[in-house]
Amino acid sequence: MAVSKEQILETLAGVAVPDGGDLVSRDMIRGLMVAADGKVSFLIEAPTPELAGTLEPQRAAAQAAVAALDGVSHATVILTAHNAMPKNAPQPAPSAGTGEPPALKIGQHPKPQDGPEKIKGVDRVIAIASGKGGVGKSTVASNLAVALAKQGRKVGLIDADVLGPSQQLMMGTRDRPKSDDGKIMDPVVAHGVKLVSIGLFVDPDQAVVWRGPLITGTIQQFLFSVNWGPLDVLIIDLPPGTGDVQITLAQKVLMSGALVVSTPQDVALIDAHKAIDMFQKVRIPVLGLIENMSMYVCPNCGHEDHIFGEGGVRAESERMKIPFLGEIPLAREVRMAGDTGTPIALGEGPVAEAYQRLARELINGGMG
Ligand SMILES: Nc1ncnc2c1ncn2[C@@H]1O[C@H](COP(=O)(O)OP(=O)(O)OP(=O)(O)O)[C@@H](O)[C@H]1O
Repeated sequence: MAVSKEQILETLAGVAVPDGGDLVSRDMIRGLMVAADGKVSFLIEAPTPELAGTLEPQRAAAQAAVAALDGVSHATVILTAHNAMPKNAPQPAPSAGTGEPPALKIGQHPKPQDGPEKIKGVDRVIAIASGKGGVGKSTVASNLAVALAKQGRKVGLIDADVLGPSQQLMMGTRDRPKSDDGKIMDPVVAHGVKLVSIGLFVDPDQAVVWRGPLITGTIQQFLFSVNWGPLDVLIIDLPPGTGDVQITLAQKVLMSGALVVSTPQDVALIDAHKAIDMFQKVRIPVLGLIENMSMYVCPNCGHEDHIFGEGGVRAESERMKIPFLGEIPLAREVRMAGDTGTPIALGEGPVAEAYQRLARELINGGMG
């Protein structure tokens, strides 16, 4: 018989927190999800990193207790903290540049770092960004990931759009990343790409309403508490705009650079400009601009229509002296492929070829 969320919460109410109350009375359970196959996952959100640092026994107890319930086939419990990065937290000895991963564990609170770190076993980290929402950044990220994988690269993909995850849908998987030791999780693999998204942990019908520090703590776990390696490239699908996630990345991880996606419209370009400006301020190189939804080619008569304007992104890249990496046409198949979890770049045809070209550009530029 399927287990209910109420039964799980009842069980978790039996796990006491050292400084008083229990996991439920202290309102620490987030993102509780029960899948039809009996897999259960949730986060324990401690109010402070200090408390999170002491809660590994409670996390382990919660995971064991839930796993033992009738109807539960597997339980994954992740520990995180609300105030993930306090400014005055004690700093560990710097390890940047040593090539060693930071000591960030799922089962314990990530330790604050001094500077950007390399991710163990990952050669390059590339963010896919946009200034404006809805310009197709996630679509570009998933297609570029599979196009690179098709060309023999070892590719990972992080959906860093924690408040609006879409990669689980676009990559067509509902598998849950698993962790045998409760510390490091294994990404799921979809279309030859290793993937982690919050959309694989939380109920996709429930809005994730999280405060900034919890979001940045989650991103850090996705970066440093996942068995990524060996990878040629880790692609990060950013949320739109210039917020906490972008800044966390700049501070925490050694990035090769960012690709900025824009449509040719003026409004999108103005926002793309802001995104480029932000990356320059945080010293992440902008490796190139990609124009999405460039033109519509009528499938019946072959007529090309530049619905959102023509050549805007190329002109902007020339103006800003940033490489123009290519244009992706506006095509119904792109959306349909994304909606059905089989990125268009997996197949053949003009759009798939546009993505393959983009992947080749990156590889030839030493970035893929
Ligand atoms: N080249 C394209 N042709 C047709 N539809 C596209 C194309 N690129 C993206 N889309 C569609 O546009 C919609 C928005 O795309 P997507 O979610 O990738 O944008 P985004 O910039 O990541 O959005 P968000 O701001 O929500 O993160 C999706 O329905 C997607 O399928």
